[in-house]
Amino acid sequence: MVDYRTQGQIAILEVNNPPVNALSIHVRKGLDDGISRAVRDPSVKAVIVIGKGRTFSSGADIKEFNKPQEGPRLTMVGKKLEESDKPVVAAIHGTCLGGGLEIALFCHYRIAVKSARVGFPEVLLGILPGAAGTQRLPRVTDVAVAMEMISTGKHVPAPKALEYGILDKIVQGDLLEEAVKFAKSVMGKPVQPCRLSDQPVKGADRLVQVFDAAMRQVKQRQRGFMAPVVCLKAVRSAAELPYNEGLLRENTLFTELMSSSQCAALRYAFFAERAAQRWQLPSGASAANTKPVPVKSTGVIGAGTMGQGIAICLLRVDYPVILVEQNQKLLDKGVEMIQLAFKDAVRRKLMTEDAMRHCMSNISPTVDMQQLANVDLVIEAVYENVALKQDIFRKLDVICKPSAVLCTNTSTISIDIIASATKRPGSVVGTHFFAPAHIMRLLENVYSKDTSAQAVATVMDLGKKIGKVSVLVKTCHGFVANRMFHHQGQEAALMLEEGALPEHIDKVMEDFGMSIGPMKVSDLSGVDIGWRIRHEVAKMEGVELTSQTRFFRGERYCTLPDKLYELGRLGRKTGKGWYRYEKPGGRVAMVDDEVTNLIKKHSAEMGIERRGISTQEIQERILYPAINEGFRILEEGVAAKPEDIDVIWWYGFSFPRYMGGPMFHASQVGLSKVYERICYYHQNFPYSSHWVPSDLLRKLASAPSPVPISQWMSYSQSKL
Ligand SMILES: CCCCCCCCCCCCC[C@H](O)CC(=O)SCCNC(=O)CCNC(=O)[C@H](O)C(C)(C)COP(=O)(O)OP(=O)(O)OC[C@H]1O[C@@H](n2cnc3c(N)ncnc32)[C@H](O)[C@@H]1OP(=O)(O)O
Ligand SMILES: NC(=O)c1ccc[n+]([C@@H]2O[C@H](COP(=O)([O-])OP(=O)(O)OC[C@H]3O[C@@H](n4cnc5c(N)ncnc54)[C@H](O)[C@@H]3O)[C@@H](O)[C@H]2O)c1
Repeated sequence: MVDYRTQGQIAILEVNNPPVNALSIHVRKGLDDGISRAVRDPSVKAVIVIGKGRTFSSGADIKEFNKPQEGPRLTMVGKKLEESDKPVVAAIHGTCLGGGLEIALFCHYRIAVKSARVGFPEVLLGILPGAAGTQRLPRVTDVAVAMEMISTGKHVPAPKALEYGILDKIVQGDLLEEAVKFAKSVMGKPVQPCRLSDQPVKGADRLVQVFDAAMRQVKQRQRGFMAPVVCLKAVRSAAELPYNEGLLRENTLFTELMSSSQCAALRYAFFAERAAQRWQLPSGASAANTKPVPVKSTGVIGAGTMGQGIAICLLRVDYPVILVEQNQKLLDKGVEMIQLAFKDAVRRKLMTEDAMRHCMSNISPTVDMQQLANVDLVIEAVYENVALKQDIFRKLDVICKPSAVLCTNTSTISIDIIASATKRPGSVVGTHFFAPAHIMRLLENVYSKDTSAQAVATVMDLGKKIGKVSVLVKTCHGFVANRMFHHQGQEAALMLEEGALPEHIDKVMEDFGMSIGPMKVSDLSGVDIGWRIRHEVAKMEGVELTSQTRFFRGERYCTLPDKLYELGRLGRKTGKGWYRYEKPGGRVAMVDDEVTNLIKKHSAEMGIERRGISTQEIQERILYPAINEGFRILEEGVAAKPEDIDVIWWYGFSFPRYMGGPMFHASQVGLSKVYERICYYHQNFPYSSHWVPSDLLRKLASAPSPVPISQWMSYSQSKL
């Protein structure tokens, strides 16, 4: 785990724990033994700590967090490195994160290659740097920088780290050779001035202003999230306490965070997100045994809201895009909107003018679908209409080359139905982007009964290349995200007619932790989207939905969202929806009397006596139907595991990661309690099928002791 060797008068401690040199027990032990040996050996005059493989170190081994601490503690190892009278040089490449950076800060010098990145991402796991990082970083760089780095977890590129004083030098060429040269240059020099524990905190005279400003930002950015707040307190203590007392304070705060439910949720999230990438099809084909189709050229059909965003995603990473619209006017408008989005990115310094020009030069706008003949992958993003989509796929089948992967951005329609319009259903796959497509990180990839493993591998790979978090699901109406979210929308509308108002529902859910409530989400994605989907489904079943409809498909139906649509209140884009906005496309949601009156009038027309609806009821009626549906989705194998559902909710609906996602949340509340409440609502609202309790949930809820989330799927086939 740590290879010890000498080169002349220099001892080299090379950490070798693939894939990312996590500081597991054997690594800590190896470093501990290595530094003792180097200190003991009179022929050694300097020491280098370096990482083998792709990175210096990704920090403490997160898998060890649930286990009792064994072996030397990181702070003890670090103390030995710092106390060595022989200079110790950290030679950094790849990433130097968390405990890895703490080890580097115990060394007397830090050199790095230009491409290296350093950072303290502990906050993203709900903890703080617990091996003296909060005490040592503000002794090497300004306390404001330390607060920013530790409370956000952002990685800092090497050149910036040099500017901050975290690094002593950036080297070019072979890192080890350069480290040896550097070590020789400092050999024999006193190490005392390089021991950070003896240094004062930098910028301590501005502590109060810096702390107050950082705290304001943290509270604004991350409501309800404990770790950043505690991180700031720990860094503050570095400036207020002597080094050793600061360490004790750091340890107390670390232990507090480590035992919190937020930390448990974030650790779960870390591994869940990575597990989602290891997709597998029922056939046994998987990420490990399937190669994607090489994609060099792409096409997007439809230059509306989603087509524009998807094109931007592709252009940003250098894919040429043939953009197809139904007429020149709409095409020009789409291209103009794409240009505006890029200009906005330039204005916000997210890209350069040159990069923008390059991206724009990669678009080929056309109204002729024949231009797609040679693309490797095409994404359809036309209106949500079965006949239209089938027509487009029928044409693509004729136009595109045999190896092309044919993707649809449908948000609800089964991929089986769309693929059936072609003679190559194996090449058809869903790529469900979320609005705004160039901003939201989720890509819900959907396979049909015929989709080939290669098509799946291609879209999973595409997701990675365009910077998305991809989750693979099996096709069904609405897939995972919209199928679960739909019930929230239904239940919210029913609560409105019973007595709630949009602002009440949103406040409860925002206080719960959601970044925006469901009514604001509806305004953001467009009230017309839901209307189109409902009316499309009704049309397919030969039913006409009117303002008098009380039941649809045997279920209680609320016409309030339809009434809003009929008033032209389509959401933010029209400047009014469930709220009023300062302008069309505005962001500031204001309560609107017109909506309040509409809702009250609607209740009266329905003969419903309005009542006060409690916070608990709103929270349960928004969350539990989605959770219940999540269990059905697992039962049906639409999602392969509960973790995939939670990943979808973090990245598709901004569910607070520190609460773990709806399925993790259910496990925290206790499945028997969740089940009992769902049964209660089912008794009260028998005409809403989303309250019929899932069978998998029932089985898990009646298990003699709580079943860990990692074992839920083993109950899906059981007969209990
Ligand atoms: C009250 C009880 C007290 C008990 C106390 C017990 C612990 C005491 C410790 C105290 C000291 C604290 C020390 C320190 O302050 C704490 C830390 O260092 S926490 C860790 C901080 N580091 C991170 O958060 C980095 C996490 N990793 C990444 O960001 C990325 O992996 C990467 C390094 C940037 C590389 O990214 P990629 O190249 O994309 O690769 P992957 O992300 O796919 O990772 C590959 C593979 O490696 C696994 N992995 C990555 N990092 C770690 C890690 N730190 N520990 C364990 N495993 C790690 C990752 O899961 C992947 O494997 P897979 O899941 O696919 O099998
Ligand atoms: N808007 C969302 O929030 C969202 C989110 C996820 C998925 N989706 C899905 O994405 C798809 C597109 O939705 P949108 O919101 O971008 O719709 P939109 O109305 O903004 O854009 C659709 C575009 O398709 C074009 N079009 C229609 N027929 C065409 C044809 N034959 N050839 C070329 N172009 C044609 C239209 O002119 C229009 O510009 C839908 O399937 C929708 O369900 C939408």
